[in-house]
Amino acid sequence: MISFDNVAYSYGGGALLTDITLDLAPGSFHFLTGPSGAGKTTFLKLCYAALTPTAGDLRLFEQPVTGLDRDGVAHLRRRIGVVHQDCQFLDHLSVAENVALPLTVAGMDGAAARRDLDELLGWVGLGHRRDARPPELSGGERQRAALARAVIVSPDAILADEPTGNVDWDMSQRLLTLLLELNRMGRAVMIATHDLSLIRAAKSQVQARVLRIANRQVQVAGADL
Ligand SMILES: Nc1ncnc2c1ncn2[C@@H]1O[C@H](COP(=O)(O)OP(=O)(O)OP(=O)(O)O)[C@@H](O)[C@H]1O
Repeated sequence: MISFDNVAYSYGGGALLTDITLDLAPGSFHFLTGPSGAGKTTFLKLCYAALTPTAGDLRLFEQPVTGLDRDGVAHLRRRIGVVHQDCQFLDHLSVAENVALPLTVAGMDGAAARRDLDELLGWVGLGHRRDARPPELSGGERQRAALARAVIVSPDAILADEPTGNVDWDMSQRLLTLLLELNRMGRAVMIATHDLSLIRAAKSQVQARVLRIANRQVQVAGADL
């Protein structure tokens, strides 16, 4: 589904990431870890074609990213939902309007989609906050709204960048539970996180592969985590 063959990425200086050869399969569950500044966000951006490799071959759903035009990238964004580190809401819109934005962008905002929106807000526990503005939300509410927005167009994969960064343990468990449920429904999930206790908590519930960025390479971590 997401297939790296000898991929490297550089922002202009030396290579930040090199020699990445990996396959992320449909329905798989991955954690991505590594020290701050190692390149986790950069790796996720490669996975959803916000960046293109500076070397090597990267294929998303069998398509080489280097050949994608704007329509190709737009189509791809409907298949890969992203929970950004800083959530990126439009503060003048309500929570419901923010969550529904990908539907509007995709021209899918009919009556059935509106019902899905209500169901989704209920699922993440934000039905009662649908008319609030993003600045009024707590950290955990923001993350759950961002997750709802990432999944509203039913993507095949969900990439979450530090989704539990600013929340307490109970809330991080609740977010993890939502991501595990999405995985059980068949979606591939990747979570970038510093939080090793979150990884340990998940490992008893799902067969997760842990990727670790070290020495500019993305490698499958051993069972010692
Ligand atoms: N647009 C950019 N232009 C130049 N350098 C960048 C850019 N974005 C990120 N970098 C640099 O690339 C390196 C990796 O950044 P990245 O955000 O991918 O790391 P990270 O592992 O996600 O870090 P953190 O855990 O702190 O979020 C950092 O040194 C960062 O300063």
